[in-house]
Amino acid sequence: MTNIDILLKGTQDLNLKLTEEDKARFLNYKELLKEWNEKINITTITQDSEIDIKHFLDSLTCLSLDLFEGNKTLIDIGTGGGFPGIPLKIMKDNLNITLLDSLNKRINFLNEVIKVLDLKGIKAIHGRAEELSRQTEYRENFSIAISRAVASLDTLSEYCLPFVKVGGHFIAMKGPDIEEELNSSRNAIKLLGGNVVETKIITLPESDIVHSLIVIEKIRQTSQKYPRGGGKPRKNPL
Ligand SMILES: C[S@@+](CC[C@H](N)C(=O)[O-])C[C@H]1O[C@@H](n2cnc3c(N)ncnc32)[C@H](O)[C@@H]1O
Repeated sequence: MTNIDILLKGTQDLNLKLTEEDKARFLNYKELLKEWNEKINITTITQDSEIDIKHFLDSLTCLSLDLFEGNKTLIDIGTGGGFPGIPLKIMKDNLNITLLDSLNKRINFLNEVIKVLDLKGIKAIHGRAEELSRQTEYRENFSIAISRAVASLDTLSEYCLPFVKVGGHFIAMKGPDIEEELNSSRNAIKLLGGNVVETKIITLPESDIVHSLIVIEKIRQTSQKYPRGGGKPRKNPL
């Protein structure tokens, strides 16, 4: 098998079709990820098949949601090595994407990926979610905020919902057991102007790994009180 075969099979399972340009981009991305990972810590997932399944295909499972048509703006909060934002950009050119991370060395890596893959309509910015969403340029300015592996849902809601326009959505990419996390986050989601509209359980293609997508609609503006400063969203979730 070449080192992209799992991705090719998995995208078929997800009903996605990769063009030659998409394939070349995923291959280049994987090579850059492995190369940079030797210098700076980006991911513990380094085997080809694992990168395909746990990074690329996992990111692409979001496209099974009915939210990605038309010209949408999306912010990926705590994107790390670019997940899910870069795979989404490769497959959906109509998305205008902002990748956000608090570690600058990861932003340097993402800028290199954007340049080498020649991606347009995507930028990587360095900052903390809870500070950036206070700036007018970013506050309630995105159709979609998405995040994977960053914080528990209550904390994550305070990081993400202030970025979303009323009528837009916050997608939390989570593991298999979400009931308890969802229940303990209901208050935070409500206070921040959100409403859970869908939870989708997904088995990742070419594996038996089960993940969930929690979709929260922004139904009201977020009060200016949020997000709180001083590390409160993490230390003392709503
Ligand atoms: C475990 S990594 C996950 C990266 C990527 N989303 C993934 O799933 O592979 C968490 C990332 O979130 C970033 N992060 C944590 N807290 C943040 C915050 N408050 N604002 C912005 N980025 C944050 C970290 O720097 C790190 O790169």
